[in-house]
Amino acid sequence: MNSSTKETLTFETEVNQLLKLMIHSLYSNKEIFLRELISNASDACDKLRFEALTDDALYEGDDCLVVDVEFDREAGTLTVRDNGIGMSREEVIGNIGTIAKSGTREFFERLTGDQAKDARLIGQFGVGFYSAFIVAEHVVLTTRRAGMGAEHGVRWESDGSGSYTLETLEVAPRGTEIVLHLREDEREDLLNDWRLRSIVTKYSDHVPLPIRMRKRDDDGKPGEEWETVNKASALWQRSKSEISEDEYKAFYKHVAHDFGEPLAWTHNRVEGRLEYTSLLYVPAKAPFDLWDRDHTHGLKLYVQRVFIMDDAEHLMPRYLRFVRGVVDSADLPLNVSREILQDSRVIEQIRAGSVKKLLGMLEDMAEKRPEDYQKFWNEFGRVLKEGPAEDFANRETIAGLLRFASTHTDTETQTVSLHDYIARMPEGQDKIYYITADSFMAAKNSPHLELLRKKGIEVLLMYDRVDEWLMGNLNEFDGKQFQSVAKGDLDLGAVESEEERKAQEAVENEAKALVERIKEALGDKVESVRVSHRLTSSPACIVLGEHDMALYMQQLLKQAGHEMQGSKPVLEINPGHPMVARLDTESDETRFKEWSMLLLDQAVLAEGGQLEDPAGFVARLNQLMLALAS
Ligand SMILES: Nc1ncnc2c1ncn2[C@@H]1O[C@H](COP(=O)(O)OP(=O)(O)OP(=O)(O)O)[C@@H](O)[C@H]1O
Repeated sequence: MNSSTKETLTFETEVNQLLKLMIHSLYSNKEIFLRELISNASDACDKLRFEALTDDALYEGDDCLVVDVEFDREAGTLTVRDNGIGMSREEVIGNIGTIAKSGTREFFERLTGDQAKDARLIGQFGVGFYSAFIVAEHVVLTTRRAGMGAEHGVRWESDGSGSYTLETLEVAPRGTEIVLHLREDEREDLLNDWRLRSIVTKYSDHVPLPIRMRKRDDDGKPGEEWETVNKASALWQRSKSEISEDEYKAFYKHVAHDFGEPLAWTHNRVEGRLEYTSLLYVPAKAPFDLWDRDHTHGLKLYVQRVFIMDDAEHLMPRYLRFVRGVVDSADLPLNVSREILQDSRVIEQIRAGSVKKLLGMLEDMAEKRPEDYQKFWNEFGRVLKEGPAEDFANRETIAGLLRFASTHTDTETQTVSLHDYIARMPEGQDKIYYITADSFMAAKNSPHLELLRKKGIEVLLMYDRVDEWLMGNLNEFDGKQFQSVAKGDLDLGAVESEEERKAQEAVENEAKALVERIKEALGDKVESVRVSHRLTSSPACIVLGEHDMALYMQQLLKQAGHEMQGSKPVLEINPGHPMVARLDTESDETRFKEWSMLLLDQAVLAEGGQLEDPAGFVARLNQLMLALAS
């Protein structure tokens, strides 16, 4: 190897931070470094196999892909070597000196300094290659990209503190070799044949690629021959009964690049017209990039055990983007491209089948393991709520999986299913009532709930951003229509007696003149004014049109620069409220107008809307308080 052009580069600040943290937090779990390096090596082999499908020359005559692990006690080194795709100089710089990951900033913000918590966060974030520094004081990575000449070899070296060196040199073998110079105190423990073999089988048994170590003679001296240490079979191709829970879990960690355990999985072989195997996992924790629209790392697609690609959008709809795992098809051509996948009938059917399996698994979990389902919901519920809009065919099933907060529990945790709600509906109720707001408190304390609370009618309290969108796409469930209690007429159907209706009419007739007066005073600020049916203790509230967007959402969209032309609100008044009764007796027209404005403005505020003239509101309020004080 002839070396040339050696340069020193500095790590991104984040890398430095991450390294320090990682060494500190993950030390108690240090052996995972080997799993991470083997995972990367196996991914690199997968990539080569895929690229070689269209360019056989990339194999350079050697298509037997392996990962070798060896150690040298005298030198104090441990080496992981693969003959996969390798990296060019640019790739090394791009992949190894930076954290090209979304959610990085958020990740650092969430660190707490508490070792156990941080270790979990770091695990979720994924440490990959850097985990080498948990046990090594110096790391040398030597690599050559498949298909490039030997002179394009690259060597990356670092002691993990601030900088690394990079040089171009001649490297004959294709692939990547990582030599860890272990810290003095790690050598005794890790430079041990038996110990390394047991780590490999513990974490990487299921990697579908031979992981080899040198054969040793009776004295423990390494020879020239290699032997495969792991099972090296594609786990998903084995029959379910032969796979233990631990194996499923270990495989999850490998495919999902996750330190944590999966919450649930479903493993299926489909035979018949279409032949494929799927192994789908639901993680226990949401990844950092769950909200990133471009995030990949969904399911891995294999064709007859050959890795084809990491694919997020074709095999799972976006609302199930948290699903991890493998789909292996026997019906796709090996040279399948993204373009072909886009309108492949086979993919469409696999996707439909996998979605069904997954939703079925979630239903099952909800029924048999409600505590786990609650965990799932807390992590991924907001994503699942995108479902009804995206997946028309499974709308009812998804709706059955939704969980909400409601006036039944009056707590923020979303535990109420639509089935629960319907089961509790009193006789005569034929609608599912809900309210959307921008926070749980705003929903819970909304004046729109007053009458319903009094009558003991449950209302779903929705406060996630996505809820307005969800409800725009969900009209009914189990034959029952949804109705927002803050929009349109509140129709209580048979829950209301004839007497109550009559009494309401009488109140309306009595307040006619007052309603007219207020309407006049407010002019074009409102669509109309009417007597409320839903208030018991508040003086007034705003009601939107059946199809209008909630005020807080209108506000949000306005802030984001959208032109909003929402219709004007309807002001509903409660003639039984002392303040409204007092207003009725006000003879001074100017005062009457000011009070009416106050009534409208406070109702807008209670609804999460913003006032057009906040200073005017404050001035009016102050005047009123002064008047009361004098
Ligand atoms: N043995 C290897 N051969 C080829 N490329 C590699 C190898 N090891 C790492 N890389 C490249 O470096 C990148 C970064 O690796 P790293 O392990 O830090 O993160 P990752 O594997 O992308 O994600 P994760 O954190 O989920 O493990 C990889 O995506 C890959 O492109």
